[in-house]
Formats: sequence, C-alpha cells, structure tokens
Amino acid sequence: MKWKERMGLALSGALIGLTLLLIVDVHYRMNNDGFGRVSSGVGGAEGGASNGAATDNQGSGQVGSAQAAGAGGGASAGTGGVVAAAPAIPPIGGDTAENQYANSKLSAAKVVIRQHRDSTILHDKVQYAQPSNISQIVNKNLNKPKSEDNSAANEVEPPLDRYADLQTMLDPKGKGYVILDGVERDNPTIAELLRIETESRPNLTSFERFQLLIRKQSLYSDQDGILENLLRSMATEEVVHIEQKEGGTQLKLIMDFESNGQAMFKPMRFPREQETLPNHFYFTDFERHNAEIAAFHLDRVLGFKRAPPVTGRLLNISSEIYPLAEGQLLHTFFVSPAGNICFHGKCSYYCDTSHAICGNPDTLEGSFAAFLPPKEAAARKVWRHPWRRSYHKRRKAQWEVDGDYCDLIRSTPPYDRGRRLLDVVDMAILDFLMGNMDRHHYETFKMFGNDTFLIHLDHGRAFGRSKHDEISILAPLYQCCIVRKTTLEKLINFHNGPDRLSDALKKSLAQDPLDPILWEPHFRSIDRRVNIILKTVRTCIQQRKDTPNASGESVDEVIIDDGF
Ligand SMILES: Nc1ncnc2c1ncn2[C@@H]1O[C@H](COP(=O)(O)OP(=O)(O)OP(=O)(O)O)[C@@H](O)[C@H]1O
Ligand SMILES: [Mn+2]
Repeated sequence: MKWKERMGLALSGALIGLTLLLIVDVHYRMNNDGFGRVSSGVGGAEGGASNGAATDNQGSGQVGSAQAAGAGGGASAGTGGVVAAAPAIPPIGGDTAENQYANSKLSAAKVVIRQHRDSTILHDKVQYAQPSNISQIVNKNLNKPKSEDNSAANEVEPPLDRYADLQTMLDPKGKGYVILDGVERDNPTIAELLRIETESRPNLTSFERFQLLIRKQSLYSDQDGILENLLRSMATEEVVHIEQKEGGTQLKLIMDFESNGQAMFKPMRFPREQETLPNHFYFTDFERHNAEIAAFHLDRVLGFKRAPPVTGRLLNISSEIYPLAEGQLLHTFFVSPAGNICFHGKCSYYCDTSHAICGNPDTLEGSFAAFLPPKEAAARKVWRHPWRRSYHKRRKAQWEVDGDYCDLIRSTPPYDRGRRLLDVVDMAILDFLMGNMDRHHYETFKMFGNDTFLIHLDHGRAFGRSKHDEISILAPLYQCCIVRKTTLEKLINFHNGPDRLSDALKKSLAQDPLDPILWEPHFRSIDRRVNIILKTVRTCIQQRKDTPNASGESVDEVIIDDGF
C-alpha cells in the first residue's frame, strides 16, 4: 500500500471513530435529559387527556396525566419516564470497592426520587379525583378558566401609589374641583315635615325614633345613639309575628317585634365561603344574609348612611319561627333526612324542597334589616336605575353599547342638576366595592323631593366573587367622569392608610352578633377595588386633559363639591 493510501485510510478511520464517538455522546446526552422528556411526555398526555374529554375540569385533566405517566398507553413515554430518570445520575466508573459503595448510594437516591415522584402523582390523583366537600368543587371550578378571572387577585401588588396628583386637586389651593351651586342643602327630618314632636317623647321605641328622624340628606346620623339602640333591639327583642314578604324573587320574612318594630329577615342559605356559582347570572344568584349585613356596614364606614341598619341574629326555627308561621309558609316546614328543621316558603326563585332553608338542627342565622316608615306615612318613589342591567341572558342594556350614554342621562331630569347624578356614582362605587350587579331600581322618599339621598336597598347579591372585579359596575363613574369630592377624599384616605377600608369595615363588622360576617378574601378585594376606583378617576382627568378643545375648567369638572 502506498504511503498516501495508508494516510487516507488512517484519516477515514479516525473520522469514522470520531463520528461514532459523537453518536454515543449525543445518545448519552439525550438519555440524560430523561426528566425533561418525562415531563414533556406527561404534558402531552395531560393535553391529550383534557382535550379528549373537553368537558372535564382541570382536576380530572391532572388525573388523566397521572394515569398516563403511571401506567397508561403512553407506557414508553410515561413509564419510561420514571425509569429514564435513572441516567440523570450517571454511575461512577471503575469497579473499585469505593466506587461500588458510591454507586449503591446513588441507586438508593434514584429509588427515593422515583418514590417521591410516584407519591406526588398519587397525591395529585387523590386530591383531584375525590374532592371531599362542596367548597373544594366550587373553588376548583372557580379557579379553572383563568381567562374569566380578571387576574387582579393574582397580581403582585405594585409599589403603593399615594395619588398625590388627586390629593393636590382636592386641596382648596389646588383648585382641582368644581363647587356646585344651587343645591338644596336643607336637612329636615320626617318628623319635622309631618309635624310630629319627638324631643318631649322619651317613650318612643328605637324603631319609631329611627323612622321619624330619617333626614332629607341621610337615613340616620351617628351622634344620638339611635342606631346602636335600634341594632340591639333587632338582635334581642322577641319576635311576635311572622309574615312572608310579598313581591321580590327570594324568600323574605317580615318580623314583628314586641315593641311593634318591624324588620326584614333574610335567612342564611350557605356558608360564608360559598361564592356565586360560575354559571349563575347576577339575577339568578342566591341571596346572602351576610351580604346584607356587610353592605350596611360598608355604606356606614364610607359615611354615606343611606342603607337601612342591618344586624345578624341567630334564631331557633322550632321555638321562634315555626310557632308563628301561618298559611302557606306553615305548610312548607319539614324535617330533613339529616334531622334538621327546614322550610322553604313560597316565592318565584328557590322556594322548593331542594332549596330549603335548614337549621342546624334548628338554629338558623339571618339578617334583620330595620323597616323604613310605612308608605302611608312616608311614601317612596321607585326609580328605574339608568345603568340597570338587562336581566336577560342574551341581551345587553343601552349603556353597555352606547359610548355617549351619559350625555343622554345628564341632560335628563333629575340627573341634570343637584346631587342626583353624584349619588348614582356613589352608589356605583359602593356596588363596585362589594361586587353588587343587582341594582335594577332605587328608591327615594317622596316628601323630600328630588334633592334627597338615594336609599341603598337590597344587597343580598353582593360579596359573591372575591377574586373578580366587575369593572362595568363603575360605568356611571367612567362614562360620566364625575365623582363627589368627599367620596374621593375618603377613598384616598383609606387607600393611603394606616386604616384601610378593609380595616375600618372589619372593625365595624366586629360589632355584629354574628361576627365574622365576611369570608376573609373579600377584605382583600375591597382594598384592591379602592385602588381601581382611584385609577379610574385619574384616567378620567387625563382624558379631559387630552381632549383637544379642553379648557382648564373642563379638567376640573371631574371632581365636584356639592356640599355633601
Ligand atoms: N328595610 C326595608 N324596609 C321597608 N321596605 C323594604 C326594606 N327593604 C326592602 N324593602 C322593600 O321590599 C322590596 C324587596 O326587597 P329586596 O329588594 O331586598 O328583596 P329581593 O328579593 O331582592 O327583591 P327583588 O328580587 O325584587 O330584587 C324592596 O324593593 C323594597 O321596596
Ligand atoms: Mn334583589
């Protein structure tokens, strides 16, 4: 063989050798990626499982993946996966006694890893396959469609924005707000308008005193102790008569007390942590007695004083409700298979055996709302809420599709002057803070005319979704871009602390006999929503500034001081 041929052969041999080495190396590396491949294998199985059963929830998707990894048809990917984990720890070369000892330790480690992975899989399987109670199912379902949550709850909190820009505008020197003239600020009581003497009558019950001292500008005042007495009376006085409230959709009882006072009773149906079911519209949601209680406190803490006082109370169905029940209501009492005393009353929603109100075994929680004066003494006007939702599962309301909707409203009496539109915005702020979408009507006392506060009634459907912030509730604010100065001030103060709105609310709720009233996540939602409201106001101001023909004044038109 010639020298050149020998060289050629040697070179090709070397090349073949190198190529073989490379192949071995690549193969080895691929095996080392065993874990990565296992997880992608599992991922694939998971995708397949959940795609295959499109109606499956997240939980069973995971069960599917666990099964595929453990034993499924994807045995080569799945089972292989667990075994393939082994080469992740390559054996130590050489057959010395020392190396043998080290390798025995390593295989023990591999077994531990494998066991850990198996137990994790098993744990997932148990956890997802057999939710042990209803709240687990509900929470799991709520967590499922991430796109449905508006994720605010999961966001890492940004550094605290103290809204110094808005604070400057509120400063009288900053001149960032408009003072509204021509607003009626007289503040008579119902007693004064009806010429009923109250001061010389110490025997008035707390119910009578509350009703007679309702004012044109607020439902009660804090100074005179009337509120505390009224709440105590409703929580402790003996109930002497019970009647089902006509009208409305869900069961309510009118409770008469020994002192002749009356309260509207809404029973507890579910535990505090039960939230609005994902497939329930706001108009089919169950009413929550604790929402009525919390709404009264929230309204008061915000300084509105426009919601009737509400207290929580424990009742005994056998001794305090059943003996007083009459007629149709009486015929709906029964003992459940669990031995609890139940009733369901008669109404258009959820008044049947499968939605019964049950005691434990006969103790029942409920909310007691103080009755407003009878219509004969102080008639009320019922107004259709301009931002009412459609109450139809496929239709939208005009305000949802018309960008200029507020222009229409603010030029229509009574929204064209006085405190009315600012009150509507206050009500939207209250509703947004507690997630109440069920504001179809509102009421005012006729004797006070149009320049009076709006009565905040019916909050049974608030506090239903702690993770979700329903921005559309704020439509009156962001479509009209006006807010009452005192309301904005309060929100900024709560936002900047040290006492946040949640702290103030918690402190207030602690006075209720049924405390704790709210499930903890709702408190976090409230503070988060305060921030959203402030951001919305800032955006309004920015939009005004950016409007091409905006004068300095139009910028100021967002924050309005009407003296309330
Ligand atoms: N504290 C109260 N004093 C007097 N009347 C009240 C009081 N609370 C509510 N009402 C009257 O009873 C009606 C029904 O009450 P509420 O709205 O709380 O029940 P509801 O079942 O939610 O009704 P709907 O299904 O119509 O919304 C109210 O519209 C109001 O006119
Ligand atoms: Mn209602």
